[in-house]
Amino acid sequence: MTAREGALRVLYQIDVKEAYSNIALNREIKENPYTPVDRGFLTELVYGVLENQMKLDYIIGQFSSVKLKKIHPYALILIRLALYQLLFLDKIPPSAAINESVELSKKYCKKTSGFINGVLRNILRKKGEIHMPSRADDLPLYLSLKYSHPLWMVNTFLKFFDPSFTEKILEANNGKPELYVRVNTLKASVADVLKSLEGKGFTIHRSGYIDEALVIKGEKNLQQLEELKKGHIYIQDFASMLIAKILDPKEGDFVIDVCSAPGGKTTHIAQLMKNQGRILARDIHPHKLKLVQSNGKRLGVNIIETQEFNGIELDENLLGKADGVLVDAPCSGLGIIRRKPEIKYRKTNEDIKALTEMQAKILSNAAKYLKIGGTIVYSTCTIDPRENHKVVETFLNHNKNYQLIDISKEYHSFIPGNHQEAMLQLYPGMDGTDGFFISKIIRKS
Ligand SMILES: C[S@@+](CC[C@H](N)C(=O)[O-])C[C@H]1O[C@@H](n2cnc3c(N)ncnc32)[C@H](O)[C@@H]1O
Repeated sequence: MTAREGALRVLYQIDVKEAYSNIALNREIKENPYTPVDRGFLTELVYGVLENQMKLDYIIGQFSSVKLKKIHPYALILIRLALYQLLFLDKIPPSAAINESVELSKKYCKKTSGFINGVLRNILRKKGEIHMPSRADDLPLYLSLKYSHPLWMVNTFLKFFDPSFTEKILEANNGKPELYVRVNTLKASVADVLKSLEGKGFTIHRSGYIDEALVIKGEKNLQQLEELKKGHIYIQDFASMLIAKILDPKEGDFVIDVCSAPGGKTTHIAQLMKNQGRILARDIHPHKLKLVQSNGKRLGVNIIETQEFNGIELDENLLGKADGVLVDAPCSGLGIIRRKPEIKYRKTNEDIKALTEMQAKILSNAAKYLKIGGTIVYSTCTIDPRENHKVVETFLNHNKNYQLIDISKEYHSFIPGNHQEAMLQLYPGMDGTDGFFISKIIRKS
């Protein structure tokens, strides 16, 4: 299997079967014996095409006699793959990029070889005639095609942020995310994990903000690592680690995590509680709760009880019972596009409107589970203020017995960057983290 064929198969899974990019790519790499070089090239091709898909399609549309929607799905992906190499990868000879797409078409979409060859050679010949919209004529369309984000998303960002910040976000969304792991201090010390990973040739730094957060430099596949299998580490972005730190649970607490799967934050909460107390980890999807259980087991946590429960329903049995509650709400994911570029092409503005209603309901129910003096964290991995500040502000306006805690003041020692607001909004790539929103509220009476 060549890297290009692997990329074709992964992109097909994402495009046609709606697979998640990280899962489809990991599966392809696990099931086929790629060399490290091929693995790197395969990853580059998959993410390169996904990140630039709208731009690639816009150009293909200018040179194809067939409408994009009518092109065989494999053929369209093969054209995108070759075009990405022609436009973005200097070191690849155009003939190699085109020839391998044509060759692969003979296996995956037989009758399209001539068409693929024709479109690609046409683009190669007339590269100078490619037309893109100008910034001055139409800023949203220019940004949308330059950074391959749907127009509605660019317009949403432009509504909330100024053009230069919007462009920074769009650019960051097509950038490479940092690779963080959390050391599971229930099973291993940070020093030991550092030593054993360095011994295996990894370049690792401490985050400088959170003891258990390590950042791994360079392209690395961690899936087969002993440290991961034994539960000494959990792959988790730094911003995601901030959530349990800000919830700040204590040993012996009763904590409810209402949207817990796959359990990254639940198991971090358990770690901070030193595996003492009780965590009720809920989710609407039973199959995902199995991941919470298996992650808990791997990490040596035994204080988590999982339970299928829809957060938009109120559980009368839990009213006033919890010391801490986490609502890591289902959201549009606009803060983690660098990790899952397919989010750009799947989410719609209507999705966001529906999500905000659900988020508000889940938060309002979950807050009722708090004891007086207990605290709740509401977090998301989006940068859309409608899903974030707006949800929390609306809640506070309707519930005067709850009060916002100023995160920037209380937890400044482990928040990178310069943040002044009570509710913390991190943007992708800006402070070396994903785009997360974190707010914390205390029940006063
Ligand atoms: C952002 S993810 C949670 C990630 C998790 N906290 C972690 O750190 O691993 C949101 C979760 O909410 C779940 N979910 C979606 N709708 C829900 C609902 N109505 N009630 C409870 N959980 C829901 C999803 O299945 C998903 O697992």
